[in-house]
Amino acid sequence: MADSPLPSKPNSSLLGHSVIPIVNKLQDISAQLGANTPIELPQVAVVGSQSSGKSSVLEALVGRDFLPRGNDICTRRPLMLQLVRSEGCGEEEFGEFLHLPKKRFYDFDAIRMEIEAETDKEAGGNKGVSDKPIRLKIFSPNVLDITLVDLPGITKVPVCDQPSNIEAQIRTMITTYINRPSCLILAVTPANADLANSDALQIARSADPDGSRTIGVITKLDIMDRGTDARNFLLGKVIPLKLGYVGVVNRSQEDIMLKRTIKDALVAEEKFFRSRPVYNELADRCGVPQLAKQLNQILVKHIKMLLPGLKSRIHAALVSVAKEHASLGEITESKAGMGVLLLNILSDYCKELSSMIEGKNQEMSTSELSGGARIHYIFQSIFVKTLEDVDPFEGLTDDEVRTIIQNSTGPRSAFLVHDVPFEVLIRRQIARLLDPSIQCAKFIYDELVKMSRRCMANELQRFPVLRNRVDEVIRKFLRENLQPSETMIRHIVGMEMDYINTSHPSFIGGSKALEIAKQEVKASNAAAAMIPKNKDESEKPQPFENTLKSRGLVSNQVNGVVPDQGARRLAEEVVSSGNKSGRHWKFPAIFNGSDSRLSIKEHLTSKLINEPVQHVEHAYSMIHLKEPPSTLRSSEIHSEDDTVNIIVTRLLLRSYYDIVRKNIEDSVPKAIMHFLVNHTKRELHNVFIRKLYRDNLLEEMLREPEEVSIKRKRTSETLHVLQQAFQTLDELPLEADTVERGYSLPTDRTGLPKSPGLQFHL
Ligand SMILES: Nc1nc2c(ncn2[C@@H]2O[C@H](COP(=O)(O)OP(=O)(O)OP(=O)(O)O)[C@@H](O)[C@H]2O)c(=O)[nH]1
Repeated sequence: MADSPLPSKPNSSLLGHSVIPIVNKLQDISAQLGANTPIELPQVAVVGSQSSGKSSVLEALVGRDFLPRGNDICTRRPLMLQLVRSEGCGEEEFGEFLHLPKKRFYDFDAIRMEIEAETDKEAGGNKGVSDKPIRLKIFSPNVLDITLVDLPGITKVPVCDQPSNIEAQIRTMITTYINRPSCLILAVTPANADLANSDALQIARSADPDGSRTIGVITKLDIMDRGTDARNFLLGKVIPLKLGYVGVVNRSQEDIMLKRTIKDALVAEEKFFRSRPVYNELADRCGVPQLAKQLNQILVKHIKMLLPGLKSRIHAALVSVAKEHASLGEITESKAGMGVLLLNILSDYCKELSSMIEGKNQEMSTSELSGGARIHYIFQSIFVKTLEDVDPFEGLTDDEVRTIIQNSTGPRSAFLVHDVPFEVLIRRQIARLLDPSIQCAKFIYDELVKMSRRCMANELQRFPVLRNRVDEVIRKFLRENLQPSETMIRHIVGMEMDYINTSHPSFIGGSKALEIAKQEVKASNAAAAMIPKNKDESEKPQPFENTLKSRGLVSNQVNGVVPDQGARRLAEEVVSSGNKSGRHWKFPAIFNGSDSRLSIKEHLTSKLINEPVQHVEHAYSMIHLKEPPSTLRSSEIHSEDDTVNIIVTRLLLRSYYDIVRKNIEDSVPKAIMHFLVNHTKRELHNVFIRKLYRDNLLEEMLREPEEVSIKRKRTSETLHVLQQAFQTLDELPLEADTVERGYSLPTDRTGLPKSPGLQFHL
């Protein structure tokens, strides 16, 4: 064993003996994940300008020479140094690198050489820097458990191969460590430089503005200008820090060259403080042993503060990685295994689609409607609502109704309502219901396609070939199912058009319609008769409207029967439209004669009989009839019967249309559910098996893309590491407080550590 300067008697209740090893273990665990580790562990980062003495402080804490040191840049990669106190004073001291597992370095010069070689490997041989850390553990009975990160020193001027932005590069590297709230900052400032402008304190302050996790270390107290001292600094009077300052004296370059041991250097340091009365009262802030003690205490407190949060972060990471890992599934090599896997995937897919449709899906959205709820919305709020809002008489004028009535009566007068015009017109209106019904089926088909895509999100992602095949099969199957549902819809509408069931119990019926129509016309006639003759025609109130108001027809019964609102509205429309146009039909005409066409005939006959023949010669000339026009419109003079007929036809249409509309609103969703939705749900699994479950296709279907296997490997590693970390945290004793009990550095009457050696034990 080499020249250990720290004779020690380990004690069972060592400072930080419980928590620091746990953090060290976690550090090893998380190191396996590299830079992407979700575990942010408490650590101490050593920062300062180049050659400020950072490595010397670390070596003094370890008590061994093992770091590259010199007057130019030495630390060029972060060095994560775990000091592990080994039990028993006879224990050998050795180092272990994480990149060389199981290789023990008993020769500390070899450790230095390995650090140099590793640095050159990543950062090049010519003063370059790299942020990839080197991880080193030192096992010794003479150290306290501390984990430190030695960082490259802040430099201003690039040398050798260093890039022009070297200062920025190093500052960024330092900042990434010290910005983490879990990081304690050991800010090293040489006492022989301008303390107030210390780079270390400046950069530490930028990351820790209130100084709650920064410990100040003042090195090179031995080479300060004569007549000056660092007392005010150590007391925190210049730049206050909550965790305070410690002053140290390390070996000079000359000491190193003269191969002066650290043990000697520590003795010299102790002498130095003894010989300077100015530092006498500051025993707890002077010397490497004090630094070790304070660092350890602060670190223990810091770790205890951070551990609960760390545990819950690790737990959260564990849950999410486990979920990701599970979503990637297992790998199967055997044919039988593949077959089972494929069957499972297909049946899971079918189950998921079914539960989406039925609204039993586990991942139900709280922000929007999904799955079956969207289907219901399409049926009720789009399809049914649209049909209800549609005006069945849209585009059907009274003239058209009249024309159809006249056409259907042939050469006779239409004095009785005929059922042909009603049937012709109702068929036309029923036909209009086909398009929205077919469209409704298409909407539901689109919804099913969307749902099928959402089911793809899970395990199928692993197997692109299978995913595409599943997509193809389900789309084809849905298309196949859309067809019979469309055919059924055509049948439903066709059936409604084919047989007009005028015996339907809800149908108003001809006689009742006629009764209502006659009453309405009568009522409007009575109203028109009450209008004063001298009043200007344009100012007259609408007679039918007046009648309705005066008789309260809107809610009154007609002959003891309550006509439905639609029928009443309709009758009103027909009568008032006749009034409004003035062209079709005038109340005086109805009131003066029962049939306007008859009145004209009478008028013509009387004219022929009563008028004397004045020009006899013309009496013999040939009487010419006006040629009938190629297109004949219905007569412009309308009788009261015409009006009644129109009202009756419209009442019948409205009543029957409402029956059909309700049938369609009921049957179309049933047809879509039966032929498209439920059939897909019932048969999809069989279709999948028929189309996709083939022995010779198994391998091709279950071929994973490379990135999935890489991802599985990575998540499996992360999962393992997180599980280890979680278990490690579970080992944390409940009474972590006990770890702080009992540590005291033996001191003499002056309060300084006893010479010759430093006691790192109780
Ligand atoms: N006299 C004296 N010299 C010291 C003291 N501390 C360090 N030195 C010397 O200062 C030089 C730089 O020390 P290092 O420990 O390498 O400094 P560093 O901050 O680690 O340097 P880099 O890693 O290159 O940034 C060495 O020659 C040390 O011997 C001290 O307290 N007193």
